[in-house]
Amino acid sequence: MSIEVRGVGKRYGDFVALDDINVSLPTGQLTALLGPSGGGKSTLLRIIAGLESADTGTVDIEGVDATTLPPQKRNVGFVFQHYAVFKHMSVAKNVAFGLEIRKRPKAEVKAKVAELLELVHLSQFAHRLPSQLSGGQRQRLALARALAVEPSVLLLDEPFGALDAKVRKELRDWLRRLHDEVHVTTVFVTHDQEEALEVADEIVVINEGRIEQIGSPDQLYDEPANDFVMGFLGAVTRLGPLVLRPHDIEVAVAPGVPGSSAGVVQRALRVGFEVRLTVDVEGQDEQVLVVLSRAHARALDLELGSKVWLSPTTGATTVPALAVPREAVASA
Ligand SMILES: Nc1ncnc2c1ncn2[C@@H]1O[C@H](COP(=O)(O)OP(=O)(O)OP(=O)(O)O)[C@@H](O)[C@H]1O
Repeated sequence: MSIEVRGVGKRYGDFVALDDINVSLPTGQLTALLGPSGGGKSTLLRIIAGLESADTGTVDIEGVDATTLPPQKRNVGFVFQHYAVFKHMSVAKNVAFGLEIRKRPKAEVKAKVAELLELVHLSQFAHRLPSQLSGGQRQRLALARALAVEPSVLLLDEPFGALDAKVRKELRDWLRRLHDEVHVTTVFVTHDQEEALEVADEIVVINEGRIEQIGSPDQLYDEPANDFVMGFLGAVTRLGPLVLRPHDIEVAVAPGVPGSSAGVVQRALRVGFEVRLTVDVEGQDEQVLVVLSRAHARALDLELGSKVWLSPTTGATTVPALAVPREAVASA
């Protein structure tokens, strides 16, 4: 294991930011720390980096107890949302900086800088200043700079957070390809479930200072540990005692499936290739959301007021609906 976090707790005054966090991250893995704002993702990342100290617990990095080591002795590289590159230095100089202060031979520095600029696709901008780069190019520069000193761990805190949606998507594909080439153990913080599902080998879902679930993107999506994880990874709706995804509901125009719930279509909204139905179901206050393909909706000949019978599709992912809101359970 490259990173072992054991029993880590952190408080700010009375506020518990992290509560008994245990997680093992294997060497070479790309891990996402995913969760809502304020859940504790950045605090955990900063504790791994050594920028913050834990009140309890330990952090091992590559078999060394790093709990009390300062950041510069942990052999970690960081990139933050607003990473401060040296504004007065060229792109190449920025990448070379960490190597030069370590007094590496000139020829080695030159070769390494060329290799890294190639890797992040910035070779043609080597002599530009950071202010002459786009936001996405600047984050790639920040990554090249962090990788230059060959860290054993790369820590990224919402590295693409400040960029627009299209550039974010490009950089996310690029990060995945970069990781496939260099295999450095990487941990990145995100609150964007699509980003985590697309890029990570493994996702750690963090909420209210606790780990809700650890698993591969498929495991989290197909076998969510609870309604929080399920709801955080995509749209959900409630049908009787179950929480499930709106596309995992079978719609029939006659009763037939045992246990199906009778209802009336209240709204049918066409969005691109899908149709979203809002259905009033007997015996349930909350309306049920159902997503169908356009072709399927057309075949059923549905309109407002149509009577329908709803049931989970075979193989639907479901979790039990809690009778009481989660917050109430947590604070009880
Ligand atoms: N220095 C501090 N002093 C007091 N409270 C803090 C401090 N740093 C963080 N917190 C609190 O700890 C909680 C966890 O913060 P953290 O930044 O780890 O959350 P996060 O999951 O990364 O959220 P975000 O995505 O918004 O950054 C928040 O409620 C935050 O207000």
